[in-house]
Amino acid sequence: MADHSHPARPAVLGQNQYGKAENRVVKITRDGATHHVKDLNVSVSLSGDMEEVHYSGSNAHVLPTDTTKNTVYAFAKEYGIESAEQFGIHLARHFVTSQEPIRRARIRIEEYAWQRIGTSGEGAHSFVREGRETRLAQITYDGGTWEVVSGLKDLVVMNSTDSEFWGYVKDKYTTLPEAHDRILATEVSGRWRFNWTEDAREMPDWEKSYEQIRKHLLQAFADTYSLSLQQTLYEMGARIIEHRDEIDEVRFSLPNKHHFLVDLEPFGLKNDNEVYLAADRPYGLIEATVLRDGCEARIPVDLTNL
Ligand SMILES: O=c1[nH]c(=O)c2[nH]c(=O)[nH]c2[nH]1
Repeated sequence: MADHSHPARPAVLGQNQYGKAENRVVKITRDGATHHVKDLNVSVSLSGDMEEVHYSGSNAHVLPTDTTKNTVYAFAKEYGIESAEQFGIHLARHFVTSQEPIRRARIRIEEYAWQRIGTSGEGAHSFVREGRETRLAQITYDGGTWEVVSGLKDLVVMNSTDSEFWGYVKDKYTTLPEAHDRILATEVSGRWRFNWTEDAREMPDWEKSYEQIRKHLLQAFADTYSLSLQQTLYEMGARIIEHRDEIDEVRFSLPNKHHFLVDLEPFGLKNDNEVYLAADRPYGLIEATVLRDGCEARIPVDLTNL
């Protein structure tokens, strides 16, 4: 038994807990061409017989927080993620029953919901994150001409396949492995400029235009077999220019929300493109303007200035 006596000091350890917070785990379940996604943010917090590590630094009762992180990813593979609750129960039971000093486990889970883009068949691996994006509009008038730039931000989308990245330049600092089947995810920030400039001309139907542009950019994201996020960006812009006569210019700022395959080999598990670590930073940032041929670029390069 551990020695629970505390040192002869007037300071006694009170409530304490520890663990790994915010383990971002994405589990793809492949049902033929139809993929299912579970996207969780899992925080593990353990408590129990932890006096010694605080009083003397003895780690004899400490299951490393790093191990708790690995357990989250390994369990995603071994047991799958049926529901956040079921996954949390598995984890909590595991920590409390497998480690004698751990008396209590608190697993907090946030789940991000994904909705399919399109229906079955086409779009069976393309998703938009639930929770509506923020719609944006900027109107400028100098007494003569109008400039209307609309857009959106915080529209999170993901393709769980049909994305590759290879054939890029390699120098002595390049370590990125070529990817032939990766997750492509981004949080779309986009602006589009209307060519309506005068009161004399019929105004676009602003509501319909927004819904249609949103639809086209999502559809282009879903339909593009992507060799780079740059290519996907161009396809999204081109599709808007081709389908919406009222728009002359589109600019996108697309963070590449990297998903790294987790190495499960140390646990004797094979990761068959199923379990990913969703990294938040750093992220690639891909930005470009797509113009109607012959038109001039007017949307600022830095979208935070709009
Ligand atoms: O779609 C991508 N474009 C890049 O330019 C890039 N660079 C990188 O490291 N990964 C990716 N992915």
